[in-house]
Amino acid sequence: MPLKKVIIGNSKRKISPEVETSNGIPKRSRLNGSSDRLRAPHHSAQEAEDNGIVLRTYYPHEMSNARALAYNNDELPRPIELLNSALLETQADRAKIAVKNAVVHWYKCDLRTKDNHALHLASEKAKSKGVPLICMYIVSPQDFEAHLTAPVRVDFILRTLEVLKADLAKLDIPLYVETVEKRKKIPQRVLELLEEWGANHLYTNVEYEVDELRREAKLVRGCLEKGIAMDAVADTCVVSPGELSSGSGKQYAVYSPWYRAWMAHCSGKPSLLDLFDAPQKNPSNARHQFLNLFASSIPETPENKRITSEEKKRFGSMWPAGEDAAHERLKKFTKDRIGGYQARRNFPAEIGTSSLSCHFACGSLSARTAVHTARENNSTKKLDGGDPGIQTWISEIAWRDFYKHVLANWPYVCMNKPFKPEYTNITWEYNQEHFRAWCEGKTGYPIVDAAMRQLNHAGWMHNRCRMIVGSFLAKHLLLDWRMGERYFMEHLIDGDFASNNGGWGFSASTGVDPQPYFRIFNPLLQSEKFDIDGDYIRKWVPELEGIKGKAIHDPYDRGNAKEAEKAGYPKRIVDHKASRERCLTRYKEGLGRETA
Ligand SMILES: Cc1cc2nc3c(=O)[nH]c(=O)nc-3n(C[C@H](O)[C@H](O)[C@H](O)COP(=O)(O)OP(=O)(O)OC[C@H]3O[C@@H](n4cnc5c(N)ncnc54)[C@H](O)[C@@H]3O)c2cc1C
Repeated sequence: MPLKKVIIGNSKRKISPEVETSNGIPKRSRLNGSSDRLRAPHHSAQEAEDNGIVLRTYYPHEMSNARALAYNNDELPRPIELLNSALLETQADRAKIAVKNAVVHWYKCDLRTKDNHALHLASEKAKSKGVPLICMYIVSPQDFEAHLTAPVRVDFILRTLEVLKADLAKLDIPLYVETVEKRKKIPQRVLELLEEWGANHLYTNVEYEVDELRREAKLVRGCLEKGIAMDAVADTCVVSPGELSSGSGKQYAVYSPWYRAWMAHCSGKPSLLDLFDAPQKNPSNARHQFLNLFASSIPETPENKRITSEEKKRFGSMWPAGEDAAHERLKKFTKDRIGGYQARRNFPAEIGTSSLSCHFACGSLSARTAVHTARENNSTKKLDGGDPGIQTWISEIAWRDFYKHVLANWPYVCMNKPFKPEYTNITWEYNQEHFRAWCEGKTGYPIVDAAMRQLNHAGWMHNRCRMIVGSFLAKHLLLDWRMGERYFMEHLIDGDFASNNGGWGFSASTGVDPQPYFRIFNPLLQSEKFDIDGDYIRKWVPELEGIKGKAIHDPYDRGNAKEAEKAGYPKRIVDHKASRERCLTRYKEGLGRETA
């Protein structure tokens, strides 16, 4: 498929960041007057900007190391703490508010009816007073832009909403979907809608990105001023951020001890895997009372996220949307493939993984349901022990929880800052030709190219390949890893800030679970090990279809140069050995610099 124009930045699209100063969020003394917008002392982000590259639209500027460290030292309130305080301080007053004409559930990344915490609470509340439950979803084109949501993901969300609307209608529950252009207008519009519907109870599930936490913290208080009780509850993780801490009371920065704690926590509290019932049917007058909401339709794809009709058809058949489709896929995976997961999950030519990530990302399947189902399929009926495939799959879903814990505890990862602030000191490259070759799958490294072409065609890439292309971008090409992070978000159907940021941090060694910086993936060895017969490469790089045997991994150096050249396959854009040396030197230099 021809690659769409590669957008690596468009300064016209910059959206002013919401920073702590503009939110009136209390600051602690040492940092009074500073803001998240402070430039990093080193030049990477500045150089990117000078080259017209916007690393992230929402936080185009990199935060200073000092400010990032202030979060680490508990000198700044984390956004999750702001929300928790807002909920705690308003709890008693919210409890006094009586139910009026309806109760509202605000959908975000939880587009399902089953096992949805906030939806369940909203339904119970509505039922207890015999009033209807109304569901709503706000489409914000500016939000999609700010979050770099891929068009394929927007399409998937809108298709999921269509299915959800029909599912809810069977329960006489309306799903009202409205487009609000400007993201800052969303809270005001939510309040207006509640007033219009005569509802003074609002339920929603917590999202852990910085802006959403700050917005909800303000909205909980804003609602109360208008006599509305808003509740934001934990739902997206099996074990929610804040529930685990190390012996010293801090958040774990390394996965393995965190996972042991996660497992012990789940085992000690089996109710964590109890599933929430789907909402009950609305009272019979709901359809009459809210006729216009039932009649409303799902908006068209916003202009900034349109896809072609050919893409729409392709993505529609590759990625069926909705809760039932998710459950169907989960059922098939747990029946046929989960047993072989541990052995097969690293081979991209095989269908060895669940391909459920798009459902987790938009919430048409909950992580809790997935882990619950896997446990029920285990011979031990436990999370650990028993089938190795099941255990490994559960541990992968736990990675998803882990990165959300990281995001909640180190919010600066959301603000253009590496998890390890000292990695800011590395001098990155901004070679646009190299970046374009990487994006288009034309680097001359067949495994890298196959993977990038899979992403561009399917909106999804196998995990092993995500690691290979991530390492290649940040180590071989020495490109600023945030360019890759951004490209992934703009093209993945499962784009999820926490998992993507975590994966990129890992690939570039800037993330949690420190990987020694001298461990640079050798793409050739990775290719030989995980695409043994070259089937994955042949599938995605048709120029190399005719190359036989092991030469597929490296056609120019293994006697097939003429064939590769004739078929138009590019030569390597960088030499492995030389790039490796350059990377080691550059990382050493950068990390040797004093962190300002
Ligand atoms: C550079 C990079 C970027 C990534 N970006 C994303 C992203 O934007 N969204 C996303 O969901 N995953 C991301 N991942 C993680 C992983 O690649 C995908 O979750 C996985 O490939 C999805 O395929 P699957 O559903 O078949 O996974 P399975 O192997 O079946 O795993 C089941 C589920 O576990 C979770 N999971 C598995 N591996 C990971 C992991 N390493 N980190 C976090 N969660 C994991 C996912 O929710 C996944 O759907 C990224 C990984 C890397 C290295």
